[in-house]
Amino acid sequence: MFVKRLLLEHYRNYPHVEISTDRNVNIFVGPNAQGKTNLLESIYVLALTKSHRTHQEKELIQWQEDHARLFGEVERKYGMSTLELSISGKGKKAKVNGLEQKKLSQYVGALNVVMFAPEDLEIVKGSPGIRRRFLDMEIGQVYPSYLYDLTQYQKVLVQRNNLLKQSYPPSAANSSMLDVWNEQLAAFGVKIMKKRQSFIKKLQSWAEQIHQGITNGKEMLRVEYAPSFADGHFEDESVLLDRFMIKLSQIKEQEMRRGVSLIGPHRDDLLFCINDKDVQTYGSQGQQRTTALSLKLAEIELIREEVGEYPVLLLDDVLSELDEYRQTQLIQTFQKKVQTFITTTGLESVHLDQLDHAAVFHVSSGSVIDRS
Ligand SMILES: Nc1ncnc2c1ncn2[C@@H]1O[C@H](COP(=O)(O)OP(=O)(O)OP(=O)(O)O)[C@@H](O)[C@H]1O
Repeated sequence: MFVKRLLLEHYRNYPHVEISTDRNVNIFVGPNAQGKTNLLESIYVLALTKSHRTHQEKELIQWQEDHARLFGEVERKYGMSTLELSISGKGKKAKVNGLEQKKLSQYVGALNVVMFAPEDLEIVKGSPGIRRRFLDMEIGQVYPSYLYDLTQYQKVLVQRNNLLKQSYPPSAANSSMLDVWNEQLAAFGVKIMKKRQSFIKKLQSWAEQIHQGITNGKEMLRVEYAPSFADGHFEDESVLLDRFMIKLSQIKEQEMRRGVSLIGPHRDDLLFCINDKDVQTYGSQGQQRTTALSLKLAEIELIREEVGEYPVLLLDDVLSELDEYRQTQLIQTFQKKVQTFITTTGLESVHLDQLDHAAVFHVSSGSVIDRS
């Protein structure tokens, strides 16, 4: 799939910008703080309705303005479509082909993207919350029903935590209310866990192959699901549901005392091992970076497998950080198959000789000049 045209209004430092893109490689070049990442971020937001670098949506709106508008023309195997996202203090409105989508889960998936940015190292190095966010964003864009289950789960979680906060010392009324929430927490929780398990299994199989290629067969990468209870190899949904309910009853006292939900997908994690050693604890900076790269390349293949088309690839300032061998691996992966957007402060750090054709856009304080 390709983004053919991108139009932004009052987005970050862009009052108005319109770009006709290349089907193959697009390079945004310019000094620091001119708006290169903002452009990549806008494509990500257009696809997923959320930014990869902030939870605060008002940051996306240009200062002094009250709304931002993102518009994109997307070409897919089976035709063209338009995507439109408006962001204001009142929330977001999303349209596909001019029709407003009541649920964002109906909108997400119309455009698939994979972003690789310096902060992706945090998926390997950072806290479990970062890995859960990565899982949620990526699974959600391939299986939209996941977003529905996740929203329902989060609603139950909030209510359940509110109840737990008022549950000490325990009373019979609170205890039976908690039983009602337990059933709902476990029902949505199990759906999320099953989807996470199957997504991670597919991701693992691609990431292992890709990582072997990048490291010349020297390193074996394993990506493992680490749920908050049970191990990641559960099979049957009903067995898992029973285990969830049993575990909840075992920790009931403890949860009431602490006033917080202690198990469930909101406490899950993802583990990365190279040659059976935990990358987060024992991996070198280079191994952690290569793990993040393998993960992103695996995602591209996984999306193609599931959706039937390659996603759009967004590379934010990462080429200069890779040595020539890894840069070649990356460029060969996307060349001709995947529409790619690259940001860089200087063209000398991109091995343009390896590219058949690239459109170059010069970015300077919120304006873009096409020099291809
Ligand atoms: N909501 C906003 N309204 C107006 N300007 C904004 C807003 N948010 C960020 N900016 C401006 O956008 C610029 C940063 O843009 P961006 O992050 O895209 O930089 P960049 O070109 O990628 O730079 P670098 O090479 O350093 O990563 C800064 O000048 C910042 O002040």
